Amino acid sequence: MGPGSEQGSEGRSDAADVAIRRAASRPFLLRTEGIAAGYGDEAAFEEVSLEVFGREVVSLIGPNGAGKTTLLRCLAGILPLRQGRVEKAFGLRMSYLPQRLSFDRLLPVTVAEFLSLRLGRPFFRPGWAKQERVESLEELGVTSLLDRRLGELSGGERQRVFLAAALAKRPQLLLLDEPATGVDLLGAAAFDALLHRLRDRDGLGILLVSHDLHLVHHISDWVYFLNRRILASGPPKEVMREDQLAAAYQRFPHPG
Ligand SMILES: Nc1ncnc2c1ncn2[C@@H]1O[C@H](COP(=O)(O)OP(=O)(O)OP(=O)(O)O)[C@@H](O)[C@H]1O
Repeated sequence: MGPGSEQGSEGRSDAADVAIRRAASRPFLLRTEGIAAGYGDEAAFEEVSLEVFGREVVSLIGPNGAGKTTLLRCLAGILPLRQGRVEKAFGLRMSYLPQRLSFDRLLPVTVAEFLSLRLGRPFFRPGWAKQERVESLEELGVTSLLDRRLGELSGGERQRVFLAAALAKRPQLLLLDEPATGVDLLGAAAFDALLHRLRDRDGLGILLVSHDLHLVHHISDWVYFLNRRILASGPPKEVMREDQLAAAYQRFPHPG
């Protein structure tokens, strides 16, 4: 399964044309070449080559255990690679929001203190945030939480604070792992609006891991289908045709 294979007028495939247009119209952020990683003797993924540019949402889809989270953790520098290389734009600012952040509920810090710590800056107030163009604080509903203890927040509130902290670093590339899992982060419509704003207005590149195929189809500029290897890539309308997806999920059950 892959993007269209028809030949364009100059002998190049349509898929190649699409890929060239994608690269030509956006700033380069990150590229992997044949990377592999895993745990113990097991490879979680291998031979993964992908690219992310600015001003695009790139989604990583695939069945449970396909290696999606592991891949993001490698890109975030948390897990070492076993093979291949990652090339990044010079000075790339990158933020990573994991699926679950382990966190000590007893840690006696307020949200404002937590954000200050994460930012490495002395303090954090709405006025300061505005100055720094971190409007997302308002949008994420975090402004009203600044004086609350992090440990007493609900799961959804805390995820919003973590997302605010990730955005406050003003990343050019945002790695988001299943941002809607378990908690209703913002409500689907608000989350959708946030992703659009981050991409279209702020020019971020977003690498999104999600099982929400509806969201992925609608928001993504480019999709990689991963099951230990990249099995398909292209614009969502090419990669996510229902028949192809069904076949891919069946044809490539998780080998473990
Ligand atoms: N900390 C770990 N130690 C050992 N094996 C792990 C660890 N984390 C993940 N794995 C294994 O690595 C493989 C890939 O897992 P990963 O979490 O990357 O998949 P995923 O595509 O994100 O899955 P899901 O969609 O279920 O979240 C799986 O076989 C998983 O069991």
